Amino acid sequence: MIEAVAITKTFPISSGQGRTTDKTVLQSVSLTIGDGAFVSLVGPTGCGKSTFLEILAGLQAPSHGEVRIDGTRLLEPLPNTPSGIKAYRKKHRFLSPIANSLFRNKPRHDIAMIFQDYAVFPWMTARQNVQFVLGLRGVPRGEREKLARHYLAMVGLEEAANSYPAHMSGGMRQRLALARAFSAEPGIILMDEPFAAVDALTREKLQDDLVRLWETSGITIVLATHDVGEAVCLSDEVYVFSPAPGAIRGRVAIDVPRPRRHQTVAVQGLKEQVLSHFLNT
Ligand SMILES: Nc1ncnc2c1ncn2[C@@H]1O[C@H](COP(=O)(O)OP(=O)(O)OP(=O)(O)O)[C@@H](O)[C@H]1O
Repeated sequence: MIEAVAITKTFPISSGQGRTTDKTVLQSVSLTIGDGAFVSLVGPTGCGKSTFLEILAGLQAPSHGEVRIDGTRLLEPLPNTPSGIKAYRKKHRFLSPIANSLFRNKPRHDIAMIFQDYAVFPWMTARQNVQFVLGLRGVPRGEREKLARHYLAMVGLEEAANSYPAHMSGGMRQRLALARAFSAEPGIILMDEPFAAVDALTREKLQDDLVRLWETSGITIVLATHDVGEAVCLSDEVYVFSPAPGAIRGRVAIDVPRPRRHQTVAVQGLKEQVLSHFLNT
């Protein structure tokens, strides 16, 4: 289970003449996501969706609040006063909060992330990309090739196993990113606008593939998207963020059976419900 409790995030920004002020990007965001759920976060550009996903992944510390994964606290907020920093150093016995946060931010193999810009290694073939992740997972060398073939087949890339990402279409590259994420067998996959860079037809096909993979995997998925239709067609529930600083403005449960089609009356009605949270400001 993922629990985000009153997450607030501020960034220091320059206000000229060497001074900085705090910019609040997320304001007291709380939500709970059950195991195996598919949850979407929708909100206007700049409302802090990516920042929130990075905090869920433990890649950034919140300024206030905390994230718990299965009851374990992920990263505690970094202090921002000299006395707080001193106490923090003493507690963690590291040189600086930054060094400490870097140490504690080492990648968790139970959380995978997928980004809009296809986070795959360009110098490796599709098969090598998946095999690399299997290696991190500790799969013995002799089993990696067969297993890589299995994950590539799951996303329809068996024919492209020996191709490099540069020779693939955007949709194929994002399929490869999916294969990599699922091959890590994580408990949670966090997706940041994963289909924003592909055309509409490819996007619908990728959405169908993603639902199919998720239904058979039991993995929890958290998807950040601008696309309300995508959120409604894929998710069990949709959280609507306000414009910056991002706060949760509403939650819509989606109880329509899958597969869902964008044009159906039920999906249109739910899209209206999600949109009404934006408009009731
Ligand atoms: N390291 C940083 N320092 C200062 N400001 C930052 C930093 N990271 C993000 N921001 C600011 O936080 C705000 C939220 O950014 P974020 O990328 O989380 O929003 P988003 O909802 O994902 O936007 P989009 O949908 O356009 O990707 C933006 O105004 C961004 O400029």
